Amino acid sequence: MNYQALSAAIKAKKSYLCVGLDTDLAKLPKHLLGDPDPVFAFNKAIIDATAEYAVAYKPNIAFYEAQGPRGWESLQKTLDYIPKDCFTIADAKRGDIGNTSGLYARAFFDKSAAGLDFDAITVSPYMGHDSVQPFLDYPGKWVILLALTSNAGSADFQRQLVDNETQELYETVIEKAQSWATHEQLMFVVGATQAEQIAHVRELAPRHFLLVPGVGAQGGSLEQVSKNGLTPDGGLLVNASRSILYASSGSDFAQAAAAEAKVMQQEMAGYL
Ligand SMILES: O=C(O)c1cc(=O)[nH]c(=O)n1[C@@H]1O[C@H](COP(=O)(O)O)[C@@H](O)[C@H]1O
Repeated sequence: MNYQALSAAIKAKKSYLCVGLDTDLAKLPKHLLGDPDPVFAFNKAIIDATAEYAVAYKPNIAFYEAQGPRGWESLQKTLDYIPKDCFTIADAKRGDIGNTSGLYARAFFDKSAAGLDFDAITVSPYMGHDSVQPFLDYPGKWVILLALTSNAGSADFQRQLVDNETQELYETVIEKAQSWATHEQLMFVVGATQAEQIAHVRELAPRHFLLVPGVGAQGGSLEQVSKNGLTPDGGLLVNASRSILYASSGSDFAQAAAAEAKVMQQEMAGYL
């Protein structure tokens, strides 16, 4: 999905909600555990319940990898099930020397290789340009580069002063990466818990989409993020995982997820 289509989807659905598919076997409702593929059964019900309110889905690859071959199969079925008008993100946080990144890119972008065909992948910037370029070599696919993450450890490196103490490392990442790709192929991850920095990130990257995780379970404010980050084209994908997926642990989990997604979408509609 390209920039214009994503922007149009946000306007049509009045939503910039990304549902994070962090599907944890240990947290699934008990009645699903007898299903031959409980992870897919859960995801299918969540997608059916939330597709009206969401413009994107982000399976976190760790939750699938941890299940071995079964997990990859659940991931494949989930990706195939996501409606085609939704943006899909492999939250894999990859990045390595060029030839290795090339294989990661093939794994997540080239359907004829591993069967997966995501629109976007999350990538770590810290090995530099040649580790990111192989993902950008796929026309029409997106790199979502980690800039200022939502966790406390973001202070360890990302907030450190660099370039003769003139700016923080995450600012260097955002500035430099803009010479690698345009806003039509590159997004940045900025945690919702860093809401006060989002206005500054918006100054540094006026047109780039920001993927913003950290509302819901991590406590970030949707209002702050939206007021500081929205652009005329949308410019935001705000992710919520646990607060939607596990809104109820009972047999009404899908209805509870829909209700939670609807509350977020309606708040978003008010900011757009
Ligand atoms: O890249 C990410 O998606 C990500 C970056 C970040 O800074 N913080 C962050 O929480 N995430 C991911 O976003 C999701 C947040 O999940 P919840 O806290 O349950 O909404 C998880 O899949 C995290 O791996």
